[in-house]
Amino acid sequence: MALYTTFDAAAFTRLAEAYGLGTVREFTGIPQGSINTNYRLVTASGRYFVRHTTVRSAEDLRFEAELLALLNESHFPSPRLVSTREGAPFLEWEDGRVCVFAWLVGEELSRERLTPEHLEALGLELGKLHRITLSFGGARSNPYGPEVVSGWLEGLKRNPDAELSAIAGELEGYLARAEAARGGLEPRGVIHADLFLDNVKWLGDRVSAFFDFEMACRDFYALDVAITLNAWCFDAGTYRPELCRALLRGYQVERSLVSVERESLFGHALFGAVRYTASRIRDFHLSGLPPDKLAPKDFRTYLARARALSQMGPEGLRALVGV
Ligand SMILES: Nc1ncnc2c1ncn2[C@@H]1O[C@H](COP(=O)(O)OP(=O)(O)OP(=O)(O)O)[C@@H](O)[C@H]1O
Ligand SMILES: N[C@@H](CCO)C(=O)O
Repeated sequence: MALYTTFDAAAFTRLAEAYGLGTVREFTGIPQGSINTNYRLVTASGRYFVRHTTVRSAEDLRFEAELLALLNESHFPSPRLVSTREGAPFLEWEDGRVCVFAWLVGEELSRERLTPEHLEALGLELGKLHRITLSFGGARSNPYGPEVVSGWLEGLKRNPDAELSAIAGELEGYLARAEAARGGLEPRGVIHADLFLDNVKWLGDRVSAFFDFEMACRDFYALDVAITLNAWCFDAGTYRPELCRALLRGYQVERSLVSVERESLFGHALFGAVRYTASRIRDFHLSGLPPDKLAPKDFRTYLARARALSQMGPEGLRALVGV
């Protein structure tokens, strides 16, 4: 979540008071993340993760809070959102909106440590997420759908950096191909929409939490599978078949992909690769914040995914992942 804003002790004292967290002991900024400002907060009552947003609306935050409440009730491994003393899921605070979460235990895995067993466990939990949320009534469309991404690319094409502008043109071609290869009457529902390595905590080989549900929305289930596949199963310029297959194997224990989803997986993966190449250029490459305030994420690794997908085509991807 980065550090776009600095908050002082007086601000945290007001926050702790509004949430009934007890005396503030320490607070530390967290440079990881992209669009929010995040802090670790320790008070007399425990450890908390504090997320300050200037981007999300009250409706966005209510959707996330109601979704997390359902996941908690269903014993799905997910963060506990702390309510204010008045029972609200967020607070208007310091020129934005703040949410407080119980601090999560566990660790994030690094790419070198990933095994097929991890991917199978991850796929299983993703399938469970899609199944459990069938009973959820909240509505939120994807804030980063194809029209928005297309607008980003339009803007990037006008960037004075000739390399960025050429990449934006290349991405437009992939976006058109992706859009032609997905959609139609595919199953949709609640998706996490941002399931990266830094959004999952593990205890040993067990998933202890999916978190960062900020982008959760209603969209194609297969898009969630494809975003996860891109994030976890590509390394050093290539998709790793054993990881891809394990992810799909685990997922399909909970929910089988129907035939139209198998056909569209390529379109979703290519769309996802374009979306994250573009958002990384905007949020990281062009941000101007130093690395101690925003841990950088490389857009070129996502461009490499888009190029690899474009080369292998739909049938190549299906053969690779085994569906
Ligand atoms: N409840 C929590 N407990 C402990 N650590 C957390 C918690 N939530 C987030 N973190 C830590 O803070 C980091 C940034 O959080 P998060 O991923 O939610 O930020 P973000 O800006 O939404 O990032 P992005 O969207 O880029 O993944 C995480 O990678 C994780 O290490
Ligand atoms: N998970 C995203 C950042 C938040 O959208 C990325 O790694 O680019």
